[in-house]
Amino acid sequence: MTGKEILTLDDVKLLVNTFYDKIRKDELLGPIFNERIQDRWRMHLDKMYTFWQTLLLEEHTYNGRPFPPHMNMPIGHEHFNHWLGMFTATVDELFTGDKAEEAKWRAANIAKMFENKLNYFRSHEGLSIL
Ligand code: HEM
Repeated sequence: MTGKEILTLDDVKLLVNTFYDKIRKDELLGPIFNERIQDRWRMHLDKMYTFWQTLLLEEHTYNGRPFPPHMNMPIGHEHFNHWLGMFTATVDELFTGDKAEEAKWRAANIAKMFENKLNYFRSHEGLSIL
């Protein structure tokens, strides 16, 4: 499908909303997200707009720490692969161009880094991430 470029905050919101709509209904990842987020989806989506706005539009609205909340989740290679497959498919379904490519590239790198960090901390029990 021929999409448009990711240029504005509204584009970022469309990407994030479409992705998490799918995530919430996904058999593998839906229960993990819903269990953790419960009734805080509005807050999560608002935070994810700022995360991707900061990465893709260079408008620095996110100043959190992305990794720590993932520390104690029951996730591994299969989950990250699936997350990335869904993210990539959502970008391709809606967008084209440089920022769309960058979004997929950054997502893949961060997913890999999260997975590596989780593996590291799991094999070095007792280490603090702080
Ligand atoms: C299987 C993979 C993943 C799962 C199950 C997952 C799940 C979650 C959940 C449930 C939260 C909300 C935590 C809370 O508010 O208590 C969260 C936060 C977040 N996730 Fe993920 N995530 C995954 C992968 C990723 C990846 C690959 C990225 C980046 C590309 C990412 C970026 C973030 C960010 C930025 C936050 C907000 C952190 C903050 O509080 O500042 N996640 N994730």
